[in-house]
Amino acid sequence: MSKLPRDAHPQYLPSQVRRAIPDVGPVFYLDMWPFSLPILVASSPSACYQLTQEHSQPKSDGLRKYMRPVADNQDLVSSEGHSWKQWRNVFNPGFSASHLITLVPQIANEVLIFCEILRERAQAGDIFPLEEATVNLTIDTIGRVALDTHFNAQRSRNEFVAALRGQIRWLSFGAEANPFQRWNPFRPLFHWYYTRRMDRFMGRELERRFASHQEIGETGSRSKTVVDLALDKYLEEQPGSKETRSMDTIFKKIAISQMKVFMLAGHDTTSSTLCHVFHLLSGNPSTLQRVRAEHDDVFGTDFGQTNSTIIENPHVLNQLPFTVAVIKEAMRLFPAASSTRSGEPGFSLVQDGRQYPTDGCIVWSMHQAVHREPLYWPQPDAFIPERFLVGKDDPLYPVKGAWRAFEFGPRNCIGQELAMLELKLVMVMTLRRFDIKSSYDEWDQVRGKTGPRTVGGERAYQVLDGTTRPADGFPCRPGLDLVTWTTTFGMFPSTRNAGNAVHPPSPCSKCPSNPNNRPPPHLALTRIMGGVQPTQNPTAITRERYQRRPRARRKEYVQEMEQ
Ligand code: HEM
Repeated sequence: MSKLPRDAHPQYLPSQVRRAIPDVGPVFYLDMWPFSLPILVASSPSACYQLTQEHSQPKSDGLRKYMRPVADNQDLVSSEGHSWKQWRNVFNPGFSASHLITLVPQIANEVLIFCEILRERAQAGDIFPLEEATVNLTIDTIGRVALDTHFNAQRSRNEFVAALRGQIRWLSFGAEANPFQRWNPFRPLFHWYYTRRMDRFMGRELERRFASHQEIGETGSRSKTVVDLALDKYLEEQPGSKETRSMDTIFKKIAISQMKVFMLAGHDTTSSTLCHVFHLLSGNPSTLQRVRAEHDDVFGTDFGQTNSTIIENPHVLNQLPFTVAVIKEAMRLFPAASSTRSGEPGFSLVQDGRQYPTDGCIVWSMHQAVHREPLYWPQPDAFIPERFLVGKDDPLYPVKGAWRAFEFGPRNCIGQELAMLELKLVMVMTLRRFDIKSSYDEWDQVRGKTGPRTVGGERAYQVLDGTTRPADGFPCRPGLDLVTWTTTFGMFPSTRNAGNAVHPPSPCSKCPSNPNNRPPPHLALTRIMGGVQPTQNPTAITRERYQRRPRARRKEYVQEMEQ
């Protein structure tokens, strides 16, 4: 670990060991005394299968301890046995693909706000950690889908979101090396405070939703959220409770716990995956071009129409095999979560005929290590989305069970359909409009950073903060979107002829003054006009006039001229 950056996620430890000592094989023990119990690392599909599917072992004590302050282990992530089964059953319908597709318009609205923010950032021209914006987007999306609550985290400060962030900062697996961090006496106080704030907010929202749930029941007029479906299912199982006029207290208490945990488990996993998708596409222009071509094929080249096409027919999002392959490959290289389970007497993992007793161990289904294991993945560190599209005879064809980003078995991720839907939506609505440039080099020059900066040559390595996050929040520079170019530089936003056009490379030798490697306007225009250069509109905003303005006044100038 001393060879890695100080903030590198502990999940890199097993894969570092595996690479440094290949003979150790894909299943091995790590003695972590005095920081934690011994860990038995499972990094083969078969060992992970035994642990999570054949015998789904209980979640580890460390995880339960970590989650306890949030919901007293009454949540889906850390509860066990009958209670877990009952509530998973109640919440499953709300997360089904067939239900989520009905909520696409609500999610698309949140993504539109995200696009606005990208546009503003692009206009300001500065480098910024994209993760700030993606985390807020995922929080707003979960709020909409789960409860029809508009947190508006993307644009303003929200009481619940602030408390959630505070809570996450104080969570601990109890394995920290620093004793003050490990046994910080103030921790319980902060947990009590943040939990109270979150519970109060959620309680109010649930009451509001309950009132509107009854209205929907009577009129059938509005689309249902995850909580509405959960309440339906719960009431179905409670004899005589259909006519109830007030919220069932057991349901309310458990629903508050689940809501908090959906937020916790769903926001930074999806958000960091999104950042890694942008990062990988930024470094692989030909793949980016292929994704854009797929989007052009499915949605047409007039990307002003994309949103309405999706809202009219959300099922069109199921016609994006290459986009899905890109997401899966990003999740293979940067898995946002993994699974830690408890060992027990009499339960051993078997690998290559050898028994590995689990009693007294944390047993770790270690996605990062399985996903980068050369035994199962040719060129394990390369970004090759095509792996997920080739036929069985191709050497790139994935080994069964080697891709397990959402885990398999009964404790697999309940939010996987939501995460995939949101990731596809964001890609479709942003990739053709923005050139998002991964800007780590520039960031490091400005900020300076001592010690190792990469893991296996990868600068966007994952750090531990909540779950996993891209290093430094993924600093990037979004290039101005093409529609803004046209308004800003007096070109006409007709995309009808754009069929044969290609995306502009940047930087461009024709625009030496082009700031920040934005797509040069003449090439952006070529794409928009399909190669036909329009005559410059004499009354329009020109590039010269725009650039003569001080940076801080440019946006204002464009707005003024547009009016
Ligand atoms: C890219 C995004 C996501 C990834 C990679 C991911 C990954 C995972 C993994 C690996 C697990 C198994 C954890 C374990 O065994 O301890 C899990 C469980 C879970 N996830 Fe996700 N997740 C994502 C998004 C979401 C979202 C959007 C939600 C909800 C809104 C969510 C809610 C949950 C819950 C509640 C569980 C526990 C399920 C159970 O044990 O029954 N996740 N996730």
